[in-house]
This record gives sequence, structure tokens and C-alpha cells, in this order.
Amino acid sequence: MLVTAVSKRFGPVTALDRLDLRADPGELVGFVGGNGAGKTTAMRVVLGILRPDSGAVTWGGAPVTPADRVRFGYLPEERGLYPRMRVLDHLVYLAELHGADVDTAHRAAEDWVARLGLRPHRGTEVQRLSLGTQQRVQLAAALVHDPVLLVLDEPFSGLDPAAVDVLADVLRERAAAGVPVLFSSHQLDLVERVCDRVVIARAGRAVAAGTVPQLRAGSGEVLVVDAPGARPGWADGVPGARVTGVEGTRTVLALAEGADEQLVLAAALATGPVREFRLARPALVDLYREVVDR
Ligand SMILES: Nc1ncnc2c1ncn2[C@@H]1O[C@H](COP(=O)(O)OP(=O)(O)OP(=O)(O)O)[C@@H](O)[C@H]1O
Repeated sequence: MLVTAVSKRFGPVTALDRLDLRADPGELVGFVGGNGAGKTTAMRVVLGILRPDSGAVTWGGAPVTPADRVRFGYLPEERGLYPRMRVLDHLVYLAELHGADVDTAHRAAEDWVARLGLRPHRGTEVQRLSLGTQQRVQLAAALVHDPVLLVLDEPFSGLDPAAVDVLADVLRERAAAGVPVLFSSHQLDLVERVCDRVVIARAGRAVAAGTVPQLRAGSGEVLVVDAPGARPGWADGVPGARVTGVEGTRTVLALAEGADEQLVLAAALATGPVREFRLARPALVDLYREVVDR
């Protein structure tokens, strides 16, 4: 699946600005970006729900057709299940809607019910389920017709840790089976853990794309300092050190070429006890901040 230079405006708002995006067969791609960066709009364009103002979406080298799209799996942002339908019936119905025969639809629905931990709920009306359980049903709905492409808008949101692990396994497995998988998420640690490649969007453009090691290229190591007594700005005077992130009592700093980390340590110790002081490779969240805040 290839998105080339797609633009989309809503009145005065430019949601997509010559966006490039691709997910190749067998690839698990994480699509990240701040609120309003254009992720949902891009996915809707891929699914044909929105028509782009310009640019192209291709599948297997040709413009995407409605027949292709029937075989795509989509988890929309506005979750859309029939509240009164029972879980298993709902999944069977959706599989049939996508062209599966009755037996295949039943088998697939039962398989996904089991896989996503929905067995106790198979006869329950969707509206009676907890939000996270509804989310599992919605995921099963995106998967039940054995899609050739998966496009998932924040599939991990609302899931408990066990369900996160199951879904991560499912997505990796689908990718290993040759399906291109594209999903959006704000959980950057998760994206870093599971994805082959990451695309970072800002203001409707892909501002960085690649594997996490590729995104790291050119940015040196970072210093992680945990100084619980430090006040904001504690590292301001240290030559060559720049704060790139703060998480709780931890500060992440980028060091310029030749900067002396011992000066950072001295500045940290001047604020009180230091519980952690280490050089690390930047995590995706650090790279993200670099790219998005730049
Ligand atoms: N139907 C619409 N009408 C008008 N503006 C829209 C519409 N859909 C999206 N937008 C605008 O387009 C921009 C991109 O929105 P989009 O939902 O694609 O971002 P996103 O990256 O998915 O954000 P989030 O992480 O908050 O879900 C935003 O400024 C949004 O307000």
C-alpha cells in the first residue's frame, strides 16, 4: 500500500499536505504524530472514506479499487458496531458482508473470538460489554475476513496489558503472513517494541520515516538523569547539554559532540541526590520530540 503526495483540506484546515506513506507486504508500520497531525484522515483516504484533493493511493502498483477495499481490514476511530447484536453473530455478519461463505464466516468468527479472549462474551450484546471488551470485538471485526491489508486507528487504546500483548502478537503474525499492517498510536514505547518501521507525521506531512535505528542515525546518545530534587532549568548552564524530555523525576538530555557528561553529573548533584545517571540510545519518544518539536 502506497500513499503518494496526498493532500486533503477541510475548508481552511490542511489535514494532509503531500503526505507520503507506505506499508509493504509483511511490514508492521507504526504511524505516530500529535493530535491533529492527520493520521485518521490519511487512513480514511486509504480506505476510500475520504477522497483526497490530490495525490494517489495504490495497492499492488495500481490505484486502489472498491474491490480491493472490500478485502482491506479497518479499525475506524469512530468505533462502529451494532450495539444490540451479539458478539459472535456480529462477527459472522461482518465476515459474510466481506464475501465469506457461511461456514468460513463461522469458523473465522469462532477463531477470533477465542484468540481475542471473547469466549465468555460470544453470546452477549455488544452494548453490555466493557469498553475494552468492545474494543476487542472491534478488532476481531477488522480481522475476521482475513484482510490483505490492515489499517488500524489506535488499536491499542483502551486495552488492558494482557490484551495489548495478544494484539501485538496478532499484528506481528499477520505481518509475518505477508499482510502490510499500518496502525496509529500515541504509545510510543509500544510502537518502538512491535514495529518494523515508523512514520512520524506533523501537520499532515511525514516528517520522518524508517526503522528506529535509522531514525536514530545522526542523533547521538542521550543522557538519562534522575535527580528527584532538581527544579526545571537545572541543566541550563551546562555547555553542550540540551534537555529534550522530562518524564517524572527523570530528565533526558541530548549532548552535543564533545560535550562533557561529567559536567551534567556535577549540575545534577548540585540539586541533591542523583538516583540514576546513564548514557542511552534515544528511545522513539526522544526521537519523536526532536522531530515534532523542531
Ligand atoms: N471531517 C472534518 N472536517 C473538518 N476538519 C477535519 C475533519 N476531519 C479532520 N479534520 C481536521 O484535520 C486535521 C487532522 O485531523 P486527524 O483526525 O486526521 O488527526 P489525527 O492525527 O488522527 O489526530 P488524533 O491523534 O487527535 O486522533 C485536524 O486539524 C482536524 O481538526
